[in-house]
Amino acid sequence: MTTVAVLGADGRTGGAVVEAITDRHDADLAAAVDAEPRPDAQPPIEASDDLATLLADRGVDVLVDFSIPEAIAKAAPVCAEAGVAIVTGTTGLEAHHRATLDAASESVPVLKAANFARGIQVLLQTVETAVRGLPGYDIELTETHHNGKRDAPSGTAETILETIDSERAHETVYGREGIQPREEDEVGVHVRRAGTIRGEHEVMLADNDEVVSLAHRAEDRGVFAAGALDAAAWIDGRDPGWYDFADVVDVEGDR
Ligand SMILES: NC(=O)C1=CN([C@@H]2O[C@H](COP(=O)(O)OP(=O)(O)OC[C@H]3O[C@@H](n4cnc5c(N)ncnc54)[C@H](OP(=O)(O)O)[C@@H]3O)[C@@H](O)[C@H]2O)C=CC1
Ligand SMILES: O=C(O)C1=N[C@H](C(=O)O)C[C@H](O)C1
Repeated sequence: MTTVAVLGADGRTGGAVVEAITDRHDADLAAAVDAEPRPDAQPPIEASDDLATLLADRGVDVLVDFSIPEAIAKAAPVCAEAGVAIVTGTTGLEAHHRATLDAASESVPVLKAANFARGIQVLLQTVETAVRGLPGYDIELTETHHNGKRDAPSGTAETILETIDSERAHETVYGREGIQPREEDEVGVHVRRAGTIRGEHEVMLADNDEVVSLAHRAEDRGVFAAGALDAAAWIDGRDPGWYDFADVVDVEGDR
């Protein structure tokens, strides 16, 4: 049994993790932590200002984080000191935020993923195959999220761009405006924010009078919660270092 603390527990995704833990046989909730806890929250949510004490007192094995970059950057050294593994889904990190996770990974296992939906692992693999198999096809990437999302483009879009880059060097162009004809080596990135959409990503490859469209749509935040808790159970007891959600999900179907 993996003992989990959730950072950002009063948020959209952290809340889904707290909800999902109840049904798990491999994880239990030691602490639900957020910046400004609501007094009436059930289960109770505790303030994140003394995370060190919470982690130590509750015997936490893994911190599962869906908060903001500043919060996980602050929590990372606390986890390292306490010997608590980190599973983080927070996106929009800048280099100085990542550096704190890098430092923590010297002492504890750290798993960071921009998207804990299992289907995204298959999408990434499929995109890699498509870009390799269709040289010269124009590539455009569109992501759509709810109107409360802070960062753009999404972390998943950035991961998809890295996957494209591994097969084909390109120039990323964020939206287009005015007279801006498409260059041959461009990948266009388009961001939409509306309503309550959980998360959609589409990669389009077009040339040769044909269009290939590869898409993923999350329909419920439960998919992110389930993936993050799978990662928490998987990382518990591992050696210090960096891990990826691809290490947890076997897209070849061996599990
Ligand atoms: N990897 C994945 O699969 C997924 C990643 N995400 C990412 O997770 C992050 C959170 O998204 P979402 O749930 O929509 O965002 P929300 O804004 O709904 O939740 C974030 C929560 O973190 C809280 N928070 C802010 N500062 C701190 C702090 N110092 N300590 C503890 N908690 C804090 C916020 O509190 P307050 O509101 O009071 O500021 C809020 O409750 C984003 O970066 C998003 O991109 C989201 C879904 C899936
Ligand atoms: O903020 C969200 O909601 C999501 N964020 C992640 C991202 O930035 O890619 C993953 C998912 O799409 C939902």
